[in-house]
Amino acid sequence: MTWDKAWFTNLTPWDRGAIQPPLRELFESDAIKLDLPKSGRALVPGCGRGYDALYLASRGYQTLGLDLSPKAIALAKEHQASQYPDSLSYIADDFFKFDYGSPFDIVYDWTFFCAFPREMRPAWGKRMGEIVAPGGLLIALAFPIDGRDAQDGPPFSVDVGSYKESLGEGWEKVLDHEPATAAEQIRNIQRLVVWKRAK
Ligand SMILES: C[S@@+](CC[C@H](N)C(=O)[O-])C[C@H]1O[C@@H](n2cnc3c(N)ncnc32)[C@H](O)[C@@H]1O
Repeated sequence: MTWDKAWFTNLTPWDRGAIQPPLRELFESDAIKLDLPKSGRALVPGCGRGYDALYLASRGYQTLGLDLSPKAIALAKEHQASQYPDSLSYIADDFFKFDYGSPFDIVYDWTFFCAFPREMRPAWGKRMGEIVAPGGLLIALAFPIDGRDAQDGPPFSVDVGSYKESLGEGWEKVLDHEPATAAEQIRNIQRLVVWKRAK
């Protein structure tokens, strides 16, 4: 099934109806000491209904939510019609091909990396290297860290190392955190990790 068809037929088990609490934890918990940019450009690739994009826009980032599925983007716009801030925009396009114009200070990956089979991971890493600004952050809520067979997905099983391996050189891991706020049923299979791109 294509991604668009999944959104059309409402076969979207990953859609939890809200942002994942660990993203909020990163920005709002005093327990995490990480220097986050106060403003700038943010991207949520594979944004789905856009809960995370809306959250980042509400924190003051000029935010783009991008998804390959036109239906997902239509749902994101519809869902947020009453609270759509000027700082938020959406586009239906391909993460690997879209011309973003200028790089991002923050890119947030939740259930995007795990949507791709292993052979596509180097392309994901190369693209991140092109679109995250020097000194910018890639925030990943790594999931599902469950040790399943490599061919079994999506979601394809990940570990923190698989993100690093795909990113290659030029990134520093600045946070590797076990979220205190993760939903109970997935608490043991996710980790909040932030990489900073070298200047
Ligand atoms: C597992 S879903 C996660 C959606 C969203 N992050 C959420 O949690 O609700 C993966 C999303 O990535 C999108 N996607 C897949 N390949 C893509 C690509 N090449 N460019 C942009 N989006 C893509 C799909 O349409 C789908 O909405």
